[in-house]
Amino acid sequence: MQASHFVDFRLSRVQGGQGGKGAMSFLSLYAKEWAGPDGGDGGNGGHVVFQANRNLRSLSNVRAVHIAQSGGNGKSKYGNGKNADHTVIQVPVGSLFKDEFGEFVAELEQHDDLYVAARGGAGGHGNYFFLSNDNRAPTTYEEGGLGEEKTLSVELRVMAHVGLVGFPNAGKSTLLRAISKARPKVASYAFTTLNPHIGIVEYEDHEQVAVADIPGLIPGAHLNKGLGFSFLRHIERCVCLLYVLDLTASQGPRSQLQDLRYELEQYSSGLSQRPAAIVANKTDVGGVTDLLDELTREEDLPVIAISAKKKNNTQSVVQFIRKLYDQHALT
Ligand SMILES: Nc1nc2c(ncn2[C@@H]2O[C@H](COP(=O)(O)OP(=O)(O)OP(=O)(O)O)[C@@H](O)[C@H]2O)c(=O)[nH]1
Ligand SMILES: [Mg+2]
Repeated sequence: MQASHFVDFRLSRVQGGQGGKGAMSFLSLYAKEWAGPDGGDGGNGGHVVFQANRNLRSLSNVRAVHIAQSGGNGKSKYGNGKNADHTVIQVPVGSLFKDEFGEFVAELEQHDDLYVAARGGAGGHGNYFFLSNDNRAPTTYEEGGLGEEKTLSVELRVMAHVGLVGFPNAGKSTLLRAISKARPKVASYAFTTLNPHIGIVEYEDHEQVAVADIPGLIPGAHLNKGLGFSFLRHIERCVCLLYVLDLTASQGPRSQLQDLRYELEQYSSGLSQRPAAIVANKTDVGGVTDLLDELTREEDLPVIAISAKKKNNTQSVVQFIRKLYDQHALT
């Protein structure tokens, strides 16, 4: 078993097409006589549009730069320029867009959802447009508008069945390493150090369960403190949660649990009510028996006491994950 990456991440500069230029032209009926202005309008530039496609699994269609086509220029004889086709980039369902400041701008939740990332510029008017009673021979025409231009980050959150939730240093990564050590099935996602990891736990009947090791939460995460929202969002996509509590931390495990649930609940109502269990970690360290007893007695969630580091009882976690998986008919 091996952890692979949880998030596929790309940066892309997107630019709408430029609007076509309006024409400056006069209709001449006879060789030396002109009948009036006839310059057509320029066509609109194309938009850069992202479209969710349920058949895709990665962001490989997202290139570093996407520039939509420009609109056609206006022509004489009232000829309007052609509107450019939009540039449509197919991305997997669940793709999430942030602006250059890291602010969330859009998420494509369902097949065929669209996000217009950069609008094309409007076509400029040709001189015919400026014909008026006061001006029978306008020589005014417009350049097309410039398309919008921006840099976006695109990320894909991969759905995990089970999320490991805990404060930093609780031992989540150690646990994932311990339980996903057998034959690994690895999904290939792009690598970035701060991102959560996903490990696939594979069972003897070849069932596979995706477990996400999510970087530590801190109090105030729901106010976007620490890594805040970005990780809470990942947790939101997990069907079941394992609260990994550190029995040796100065903050007691019950208090850790309370804080973790509070953060989840503040972020998204109902999140702390997902099917869950407690993994009480670091039982190899002495003097934790009383804490463990209290946890089991007072909390209503199942408690699995382990040492992730020594791999004591981690097999129970593997079995429990399967139980959750089967009970909640995860697919
Ligand atoms: N004694 C003991 N130490 C452990 C155990 N599990 C993890 N540790 C130690 O705790 C520290 C943190 O472990 P990690 O697995 O990195 O913790 P984490 O929850 O992934 O931390 P973040 O990634 O910061 O959220 C490391 O030094 C581990 O060796 C355990 O069962 N017993
Ligand atoms: Mg970790």
